[in-house]
Amino acid sequence: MSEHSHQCVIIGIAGASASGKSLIASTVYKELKEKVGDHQIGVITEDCYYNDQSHLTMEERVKTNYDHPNALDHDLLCDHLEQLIAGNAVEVPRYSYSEHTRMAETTTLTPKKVIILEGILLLTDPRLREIMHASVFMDTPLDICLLRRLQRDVAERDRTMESVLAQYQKTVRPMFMQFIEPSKQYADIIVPRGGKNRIAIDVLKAHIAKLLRA
Ligand SMILES: Nc1ncnc2c1ncn2[C@@H]1O[C@H](COP(=O)(O)OP(=O)(O)O)[C@@H](O)[C@H]1O
Ligand SMILES: Nc1ccn([C@@H]2O[C@H](COP(=O)(O)O)[C@@H](O)[C@H]2O)c(=O)n1
Repeated sequence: MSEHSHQCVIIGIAGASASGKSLIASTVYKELKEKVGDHQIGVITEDCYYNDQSHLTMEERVKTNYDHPNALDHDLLCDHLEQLIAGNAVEVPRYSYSEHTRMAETTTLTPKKVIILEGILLLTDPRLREIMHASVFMDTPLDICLLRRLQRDVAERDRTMESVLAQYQKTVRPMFMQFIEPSKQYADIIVPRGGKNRIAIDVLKAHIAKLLRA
């Protein structure tokens, strides 16, 4: 990963769907924010950069392979990260999992000293690997990820149990094997078990706190 000094340092967290990326990112963010304030640290979710599909019918949208790199607008994500590093605010898209497309509203993100970026396919893209100062791979066993995804997607993402299981077999697991698992080699830190790994949370907090003091 690049070592050059930025106004804004990007820490990436990758791994399978439901491996605990969002949970560890939000835990580190919340615990550090209490000490340093939210002007110093922010979080970006790769999912916000799924392609806009507002021109497609719902029938067409459900056919998209959301676990393939082509489903994501990494050009826009890279552009936004470069803007933040250059000291400019960006309009982060908002994404609707139930509509399978971007919402009309965006979220303004001002430059921070540290941005935690989390998403399944971050480490597959050489441009993102170059932008990230350090990276983490959540190495949660796939059967645990599936159980957690099933519970989460039915409770929070407007999915049925049948649709989660069908999508898992058709795209989620095959794309993990093809793209996500091979990208683990690029991570600086491998975190087992999931988003509640207290030692991993504390290691990340200590690393980010050091960057904030620099
Ligand atoms: N170590 C853990 N123990 C129990 N539940 C967990 C753990 N890590 C994550 N979860 C839960 O699993 C689900 C998926 O985690 P999430 O952080 O959303 O995954 P991701 O962002 O990688 O898709 C969430 O409901 C989260 O609260
Ligand atoms: N319209 C969409 C968009 C994405 N997904 C699934 O989300 C997963 C990535 O998000 P995580 O928070 O779970 O990392 C990915 O595996 C996609 O299958 C979706 O189902 N529908």
